[in-house]
Amino acid sequence: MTTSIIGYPRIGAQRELKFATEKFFKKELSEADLQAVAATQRQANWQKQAAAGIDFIASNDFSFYDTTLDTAFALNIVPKRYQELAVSPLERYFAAARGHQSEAGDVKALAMKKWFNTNYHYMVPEFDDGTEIKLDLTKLLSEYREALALGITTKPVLIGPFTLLKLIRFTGQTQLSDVQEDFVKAYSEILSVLATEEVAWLQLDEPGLVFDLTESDIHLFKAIYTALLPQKQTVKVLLQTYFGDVRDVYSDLIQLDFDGIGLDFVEGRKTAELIQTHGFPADKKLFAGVVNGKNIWRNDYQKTLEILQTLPKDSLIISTSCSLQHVPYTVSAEPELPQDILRHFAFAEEKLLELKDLNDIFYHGQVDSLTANQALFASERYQGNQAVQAKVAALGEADFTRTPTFAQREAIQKDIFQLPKLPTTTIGSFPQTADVRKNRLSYKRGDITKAAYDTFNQEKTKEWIKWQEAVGFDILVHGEFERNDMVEYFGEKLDGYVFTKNAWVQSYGTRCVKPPIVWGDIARVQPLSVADSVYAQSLTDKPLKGMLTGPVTILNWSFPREDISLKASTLQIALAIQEEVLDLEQNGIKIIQIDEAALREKLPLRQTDWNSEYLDWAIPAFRLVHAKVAPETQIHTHMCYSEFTDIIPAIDAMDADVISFEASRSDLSILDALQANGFRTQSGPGVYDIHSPRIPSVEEIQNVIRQILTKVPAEKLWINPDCGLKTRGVTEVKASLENLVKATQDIRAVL
Ligand SMILES: Nc1nc2c(c(=O)[nH]1)N[C@@H](CNc1ccc(C(=O)N[C@@H](CCC(=O)N[C@@H](CCC(=O)N[C@@H](CCC(=O)O)C(=O)O)C(=O)O)C(=O)O)cc1)CN2
Ligand code: MET
Ligand SMILES: [Zn+2]
Repeated sequence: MTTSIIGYPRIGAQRELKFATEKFFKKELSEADLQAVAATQRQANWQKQAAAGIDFIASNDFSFYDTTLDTAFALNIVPKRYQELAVSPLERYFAAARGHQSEAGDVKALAMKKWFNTNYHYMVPEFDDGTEIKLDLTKLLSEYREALALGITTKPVLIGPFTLLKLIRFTGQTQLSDVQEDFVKAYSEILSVLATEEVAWLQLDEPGLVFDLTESDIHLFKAIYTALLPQKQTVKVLLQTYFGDVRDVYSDLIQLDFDGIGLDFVEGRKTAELIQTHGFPADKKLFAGVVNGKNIWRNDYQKTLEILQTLPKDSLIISTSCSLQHVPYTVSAEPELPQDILRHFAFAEEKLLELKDLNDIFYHGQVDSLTANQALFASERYQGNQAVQAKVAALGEADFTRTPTFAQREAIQKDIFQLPKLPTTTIGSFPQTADVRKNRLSYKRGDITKAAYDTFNQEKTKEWIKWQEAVGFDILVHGEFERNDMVEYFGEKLDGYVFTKNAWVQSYGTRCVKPPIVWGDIARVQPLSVADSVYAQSLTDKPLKGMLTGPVTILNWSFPREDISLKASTLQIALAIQEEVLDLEQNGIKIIQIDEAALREKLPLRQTDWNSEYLDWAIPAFRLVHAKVAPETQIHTHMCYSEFTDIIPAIDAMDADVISFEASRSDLSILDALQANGFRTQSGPGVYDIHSPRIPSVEEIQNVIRQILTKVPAEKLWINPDCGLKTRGVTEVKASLENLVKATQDIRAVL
């Protein structure tokens, strides 16, 4: 037994599960049919892993929405508002994930947050005072049995008790310390049920251990497992960590009675050193995460073997650095890319084979695959762009500094724009309805001309501009109909990118992304958005907001190069976007939004590394994009998942004039932090949650605005939704936005 998989993608190689689930949402597919699609997907995943010769195959890594939510449901950590809905169990589960609005009730969704440093999102479990932990292992057991019936023995996966406790939001009086014992009891019961089922191994995912841990975190971790592990009977427990190293608890955890410990050698900068210093116990298996689970480049076998050689050979299991859910299914679904490019990529399926190769080289001295791999890495992959490299090298302090000061610009712009108090706007995209996507698909297939494609999108823009004017928005947007995705779209237009046809990765629920691949040096070789913005501005006298994605987000939502630094790639992208910003300005666009939705994503998980490893270049990269615009041009930015309470000075240092961000799913707690930090950037905290199809009432929005006004001065406040509206339906968007404008107008009248 020498190879292991932490988790596998689940949306389906052709996104079968995504499409089936969306049909189920629209009541076009029965629950039984949806379950059948799910079972087929699980079966395909297990059989792929088995065929590749993987020894430890994951189960219960499947999910209809999110595995953290699954684990919460398995423990009955389900707030009363969902328990009380008169709907089926699966619908209750989806109600917690997406909100629910029907005769059965009207409830908001759970909060959704980024899963550590990835573009995957998990649902934040809520523990209210009525919550009573009760075990329901139906899902885990039936999936285990399903695999067994196929002749495949799996290791079921759950989020571990420490990480789950740290992720839960306690919404009542109950606190973490009150439920710690119940958690131990519940996980003990899990172990005893699994023992009865004769499950050999259970994988408990504890990525919560890779943060900087406090004394009390360490105490909590030790207390939980010291109590839990004696209950494991015949079940072996694998403690699986990923997304970094566990330097704060390593010496403790090797003394606990785990049967296996999974460590990340890719993102865990200190993992190898920890083992050198403290050793690794002979009675445990070391699951070594040496194949990158997040990026799509081929593994460098020579380098990996050098790591493996330092590890205890008899205890070793070769694994990936994290679940493969963060990479696409297979390069074989990309027949249009030349072999010369594809041979440098390994998606999930190819990574299974890499584990097998490494196993055969390491244990059986099989050299053919090693030789081939060495040849691949010795070959020249791409031709650099000298001009871009020189531009980056020549950058100096002034390139990163916008003049005049923020306060001077604020005064100048107030004068020019003459906006009402609480100006209203949206974040950029309007619904990407079936006809919008169909139009793009027809164009991509060559069924319609470029002109017909553009005309269709222009008609959409025209309709929505009219609608925005009629409803009374102050700053209008063109709607982003030309975009498949806010990053992939720009990737396709920039030089230096490679993009795929089918390389989808789950972002949240049924929503997927197809990250473009940074292949070489990045350069702007054509305008990216000018025509769309200029056309939209020609239709209205109101200011039209130009719409771009910022360099940090473009980089973070791409598969990045591994041969140069993230900083170097980001600065190249920043120079490209800067050219576009200046081009928009030249063409009469007076307000430009530069989205940095993913600014926080690659913030190191350990606070000690925040500045030196990330913020010190990411924030300047954003400033580089807009530093050269005139003081009269208003620069907006937008961020999702307002988890930037702890980096507020850095957000102000982006030196945008206005920022909109997600706030409504997080109890507006961000606003206290803005106030406490004397935040100067004008802000638009989202007044309703766009990730849910429910329509907020006028009154509901008014309450939110009033609450915001107690924390943000009216002169600095903008009113907008949380995020773009591309995932929503037209009816709900119109109703919600009409309510938003109405709510704002009523409040303006009494300000
Ligand atoms: N990259 C990225 N990350 C992000 C976000 C984001 O916008 N982009 N937003 C945040 C939330 N995450 C999100 C991730 C994805 C989507 C989303 O809407 N994804 C769409 C796909 C968007 C897309 O690329 N569409 C393409 C291709 C659509 C498609 O599947 N076409 C079908 C046919 C048409 C159809 O039936 O829909 C095909 O080619 O076969 C297009 O419009 O051209 C989806 O999963 O459905 C939204 C939010 C955080 N992370
Ligand atoms: C995920 S952030 C989205 C920003 C983009 N401008 C939009 O409205 O869709
Ligand atoms: Zn957003």
